[in-house]
Amino acid sequence: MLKGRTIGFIGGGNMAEAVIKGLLAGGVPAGGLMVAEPMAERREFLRSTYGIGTYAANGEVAAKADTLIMSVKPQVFRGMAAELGESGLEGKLVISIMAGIPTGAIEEACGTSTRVIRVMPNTPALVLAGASALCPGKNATDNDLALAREIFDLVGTACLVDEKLMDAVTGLSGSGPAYVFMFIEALSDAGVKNGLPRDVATQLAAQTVLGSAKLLLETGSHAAVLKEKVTSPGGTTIAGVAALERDSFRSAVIAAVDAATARSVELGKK
Ligand SMILES: NC(=O)C1=CN([C@@H]2O[C@H](COP(=O)(O)OP(=O)(O)OC[C@H]3O[C@@H](n4cnc5c(N)ncnc54)[C@H](O)[C@@H]3O)[C@@H](O)[C@H]2O)C=CC1
Ligand SMILES: O=C(O)[C@@H]1CCC=N1
Repeated sequence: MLKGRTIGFIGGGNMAEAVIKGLLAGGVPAGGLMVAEPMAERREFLRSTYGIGTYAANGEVAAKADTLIMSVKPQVFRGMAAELGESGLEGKLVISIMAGIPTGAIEEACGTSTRVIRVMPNTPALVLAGASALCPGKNATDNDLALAREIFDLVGTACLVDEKLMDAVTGLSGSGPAYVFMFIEALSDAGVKNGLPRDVATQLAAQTVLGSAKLLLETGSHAAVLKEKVTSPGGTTIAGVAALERDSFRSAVIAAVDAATARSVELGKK
């Protein structure tokens, strides 16, 4: 499905880079990828690091690519689309990774017949371990959806959800890496507080998160069952678990996802 396609990114920031790196690692030729990015230094970095075509003008990429990945901030999208104009986007498949912006708003900005797929990936795509969810706009075909799935499966795993759930996906897995990094940082700090060298503490913390996630995904067990297996009666773990409960750990995580989900809804309204 990806063979022979030209994929153009509008906006060459962190998330675009993650997807580009994943696509190249997945065997997509550099000649089939291009980026429009206003910052000269960033263009030079992307060109020299990944060997892809880079352009200052969005219109050049829109003209050359058959599939456009909208990877600018949601706040700049409407102005950017107005500048490109509907004629600049005619016949293109538009894949959006922008937080919050509904497919209907993208169709409105790009032309009401535009084929749109909305995706929410996350930064672990950079190491081919991303978690993405996607949904089609009203004009997207099964082929468009299959192509988008192929792209985001190459950089991790991709699942299909109803559009009404995309804000929740954004609050959970889109923003989630930040919560996990805060948790790893806190574990590492705690290790250092208790005498471990920083590098050892960070290695143990990160591998514990990675290994626990792998164990859950590979066994298909419920998190509570796996937690119970670590927790010996009268042992060390229950002392730690009780401290987390006292300080409302789970409640804090739920509040974080709620806040990020609400922010995604807000971004869609601007
Ligand atoms: N960073 C993340 O973890 C995730 C981000 N996203 C979404 O991806 C999109 C990009 O986010 P990041 O890569 O983090 O942001 P970023 O700030 O790293 O990248 C945005 C890029 O767009 C460029 N840009 C600004 N105005 C432009 C214009 N008019 N035309 C073309 N390019 C322009 C900027 O110079 C910058 O390089 C956002 O919509 C965000 O909601 C989605 C999932 C995860
Ligand atoms: O913070 C943000 O708005 C973006 C969307 C999901 C992750 N980062």
